[in-house]
Amino acid sequence: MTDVLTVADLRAGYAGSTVLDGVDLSVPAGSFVALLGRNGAGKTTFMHTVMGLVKPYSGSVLVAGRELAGAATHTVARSGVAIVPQGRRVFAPLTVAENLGLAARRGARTWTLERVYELMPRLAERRGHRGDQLSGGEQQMLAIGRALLREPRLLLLDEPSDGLAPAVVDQVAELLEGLRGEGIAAVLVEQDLHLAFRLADEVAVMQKGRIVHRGPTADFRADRTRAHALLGVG
Ligand SMILES: Nc1ncnc2c1ncn2[C@@H]1O[C@H](COP(=O)(O)OP(=O)(O)OP(=O)(O)O)[C@@H](O)[C@H]1O
Repeated sequence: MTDVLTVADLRAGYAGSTVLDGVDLSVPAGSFVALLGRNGAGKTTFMHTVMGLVKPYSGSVLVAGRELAGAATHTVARSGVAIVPQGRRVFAPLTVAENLGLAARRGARTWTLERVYELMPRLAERRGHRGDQLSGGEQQMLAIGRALLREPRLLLLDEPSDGLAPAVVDQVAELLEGLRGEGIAAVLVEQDLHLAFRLADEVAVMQKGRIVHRGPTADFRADRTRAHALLGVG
């Protein structure tokens, strides 16, 4: 299977301080990779660097074979990468329809506004409501809908379950499972290990800006000692 994302020896940080210290990570097309690690390991920085929001010091970021390290965010987006940021970042004063309208692309083939509303009827019902009138789960759906309108082949999901009630996490999980069925790949940063294990084909663990483990989810899940050593849980 070809990789939708191949990151090699990626180094990045803030104002000269190094956060990503040589990250190697590949994501096969259509598969979900959970990126786990303790607070401050560099997971969000990794996503932001792939997306072009943080400029790398060095290293390679191939998206579907095209070198995009250091490219502008809109260039990365145009190559089929979309981020669902931590905290959702929906525009509070804008309605659901307006938030989605900002993301909609002319000539969209797969993900039209109608299709997003079909997939998430709750958003259709609430299309006239402002971002700040939505529940956490609805905001998360909106953030995912906005990303889908970019026609992604790769989603960068930064803690999609953050702050959501368990029943709502379940809805988001079902939604994401459906997207995996559509052939969309994802890097999933997630503190909720049940959710990560449910969704991910493989697990990668980041420690101090490096990937220290990579393997099938089932193996990682079965090895509690390793999970505990790497994450301090289990
Ligand atoms: N905008 C920024 N400016 C300076 N330092 C930052 C910035 N964002 C993150 N950092 C630092 O980079 C390091 C890695 O943070 P990052 O958010 O990437 O980790 P993380 O693994 O996503 O952790 P968390 O689960 O807490 O979000 C931390 O030491 C953090 O303080």
